[in-house]
Amino acid sequence: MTQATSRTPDPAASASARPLPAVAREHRGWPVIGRSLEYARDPVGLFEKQWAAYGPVSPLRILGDPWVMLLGPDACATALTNPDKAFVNGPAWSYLVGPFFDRGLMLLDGEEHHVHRRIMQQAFTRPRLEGYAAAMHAPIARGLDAWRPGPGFPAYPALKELTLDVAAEIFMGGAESTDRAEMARVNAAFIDCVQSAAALVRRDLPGTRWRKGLRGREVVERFLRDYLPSRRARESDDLFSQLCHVESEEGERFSDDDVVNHMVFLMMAAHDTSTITLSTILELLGKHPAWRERCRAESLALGEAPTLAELDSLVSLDLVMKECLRLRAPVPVVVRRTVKETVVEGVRVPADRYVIVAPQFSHLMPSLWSDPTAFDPERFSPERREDRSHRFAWEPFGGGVHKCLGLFFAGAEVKAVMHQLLRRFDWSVDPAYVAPMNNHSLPFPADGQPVDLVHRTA
Ligand code: HEM
Repeated sequence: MTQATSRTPDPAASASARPLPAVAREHRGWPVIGRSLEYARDPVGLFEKQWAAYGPVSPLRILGDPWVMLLGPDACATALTNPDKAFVNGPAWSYLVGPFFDRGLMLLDGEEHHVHRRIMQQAFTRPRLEGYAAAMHAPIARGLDAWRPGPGFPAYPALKELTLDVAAEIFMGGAESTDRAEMARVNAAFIDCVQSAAALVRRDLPGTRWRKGLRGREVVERFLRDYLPSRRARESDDLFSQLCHVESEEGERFSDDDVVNHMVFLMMAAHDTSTITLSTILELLGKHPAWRERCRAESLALGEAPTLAELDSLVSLDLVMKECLRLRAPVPVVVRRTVKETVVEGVRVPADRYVIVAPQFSHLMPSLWSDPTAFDPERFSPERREDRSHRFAWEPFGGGVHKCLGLFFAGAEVKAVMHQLLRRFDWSVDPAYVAPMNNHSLPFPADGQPVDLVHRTA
């Protein structure tokens, strides 16, 4: 069993470290874009090639820049725990997600990040999560009422709409002075922000996705600013109002700009990630009826609107969720930038490099998991705990100071949706089906994830 170490780099280690190898001719990829399309086509295939050719620390070219890829739990641990403060988030994530999620928590660094995280944590305490969980059931039920089951039901877009409705309720507390058409416009603007992060042309030029994203951010920002005074005036249970009112133990609070920036980022951080997790669960439970029945039996034993503690008691669903996050991590890679030279796994990583940290690769390493590509939720059971093979074997929520702040929120939302789905519907997916994944941004099934869905009572 290997363990992540928290190394403090010493000058002797740096002197004895190997230089980062040059990119071999056969790994240069296409002119200008380098290997970005290869990543989009098959990220795991690219990780495997890099690992085979160079090991845990490898060079690659993406969109004209030299990048470094970190693979395996030890290399990922070094970047995420960041013992010598060589890695920063802001410049790396803003390169990828552009100005659309400017000053979101994940894009802040150092002391500023620390202060903002300390304040935001207050919006994710256990009592607050209990409130959010209680408020989820009604919008989930309303959303599922509108589902029209049938063969080949496109689960992904339906789940996406459902999680947007849940977010409108939990994040916004509803949007009392916005009609449905206006809300649809805001949702579309928000989706433009998310999609433009993957644009190849990254300039504000007419007709580009980038420009659409910039306009989208303006629409979302205006929408939030319109509601800000009412959320400041009265404390309510939604996340928006909470961000207006939370205070760290040291008495720090968010300014109006902070609240807007954090809201835009949180909507992005929460939305696609939960939707992807749900659609993977639907696919894999659809292929594995015994697990579907096991999860359903636990949900039928509870009422329609379980508390957070009751959602926690859905142990089979918890195992399934963990296994789905392992097999298809909604955030397969995170990015960093080096601000000084550092050493990772005995290799010198130069300053001013973009770095890809790839938890998804660790999730599939045969040295950490038995039969890693098989769907086997029991591997997370107390008797087996394969995720303990290494502290960073399973890291769908990242690690270190930027570890996902919404992981318990995400768990509650995913379980609350699955709970109602299992009680109302049955579904199946052909075991031979392979989801055609689109990896240009976060991974999602390009065919809409068809499942054969029926009402359970039918
Ligand atoms: C299954 C769902 C989710 C997954 C897989 C996920 C994954 C991640 C990952 C990998 C990071 C670390 C990024 C980095 O190290 O650069 C992160 C950060 C973050 N996530 Fe999540 N996330 C999920 C859901 C959510 C939800 C529902 C929320 C909020 C309600 C949320 C809020 C955040 C925030 C605020 C950060 C930034 C933390 C910081 O920089 O201090 N996430 N998430």
